[in-house]
Amino acid sequence: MPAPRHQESTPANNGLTLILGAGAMGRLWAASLPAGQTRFLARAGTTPPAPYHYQFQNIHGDHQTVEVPFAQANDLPKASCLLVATKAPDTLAALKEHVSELPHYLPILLFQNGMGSQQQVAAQWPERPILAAVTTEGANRPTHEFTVHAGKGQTWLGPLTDAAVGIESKLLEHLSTSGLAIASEPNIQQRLWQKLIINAGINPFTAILNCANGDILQHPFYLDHIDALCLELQQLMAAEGMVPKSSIELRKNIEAVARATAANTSSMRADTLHKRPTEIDFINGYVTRRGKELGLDLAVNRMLTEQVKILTND
Ligand SMILES: NC(=O)C1=CN([C@@H]2O[C@H](COP(=O)(O)OP(=O)(O)OC[C@H]3O[C@@H](n4cnc5c(N)ncnc54)[C@H](OP(=O)(O)O)[C@@H]3O)[C@@H](O)[C@H]2O)C=CC1
Ligand SMILES: CC(C)(CO)C(=O)C(=O)O
Repeated sequence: MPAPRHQESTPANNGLTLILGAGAMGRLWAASLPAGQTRFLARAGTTPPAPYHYQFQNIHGDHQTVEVPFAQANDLPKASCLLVATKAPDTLAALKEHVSELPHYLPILLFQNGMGSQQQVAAQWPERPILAAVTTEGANRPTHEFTVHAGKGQTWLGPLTDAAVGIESKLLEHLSTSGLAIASEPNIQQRLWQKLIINAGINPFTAILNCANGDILQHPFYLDHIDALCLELQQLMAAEGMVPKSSIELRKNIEAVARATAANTSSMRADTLHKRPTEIDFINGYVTRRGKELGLDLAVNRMLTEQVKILTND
């Protein structure tokens, strides 16, 4: 039974959008929402500098300079929502730095890939309206000050906590002012799983083989392991109580995305090339951990997790 919501728990459509994580995804949203209506949350303990400027290339190739102020204390009551666009391993800690300052009714929308970070956040603040987003938008930052909207996609959002049930339409109305395609997804867990499977089947192979998404498809290392990997994903879904697709179907889905994004550098390959921490613990690492909790030894997922960690000395 959803928890009762207070009157003020409905986000205003014309309020500010707060963004935690001023990386590629955070900057895409900041550049897309109406000018002057977004604020970045500065890292705790840092003095917010003057409004942040960066170059943004939209999906048509046009360039613009985007100016986003850092949120001040008096901005917080005027906020309609908080978009969380940190990487999965940073998300819980980043939110802990800010949550006590945020109105209790403020919708918090999580953009992380993979699985596990969303559950950590929802378990930490079950009384708050927390939602997950799954997005196929593509954004990257070739240099620190330059963000590119590289692929037009679709974003789905759905509630993770009871307090978020029923607020989706107001939030959608607000975020639709960005012009980005966004829709409600009542079964956001299923959507998260679908994305998890795609990421589990593409990202570690591209990182280990140091190749573009499409190039994994002919590689012996991929061909040697993909069927066993899909079988493990199918087993885990069944153990979770979901109606799993067959492992053959899972492989088809993975390969359709690898072909559709053939020239892309996956986020995990990009992270390993830059020696940044990857999201492996929330993708194949999550699958391995969850399997263990449910009595399954998911050896291919474990092996891929270990190999990716070696690449970044993690
Ligand atoms: N980019 C994309 O196309 C897509 C991304 N996603 C998901 O969205 C999430 C974000 O991805 P992306 O934008 O590419 O990642 P980035 O690494 O570009 O951005 C993450 C940002 O979070 C900031 N950050 C980390 N910790 C804190 C903190 N404590 N307080 C404030 N800011 C913090 C980082 O700061 P700093 O730069 O200082 O380290 C960085 O700017 C990931 O989970 C990704 O998988 C999903 C689909 C597509
Ligand atoms: C779908 C895919 C693999 C596209 O590159 C992705 O989500 C990622 O790189 O993390």
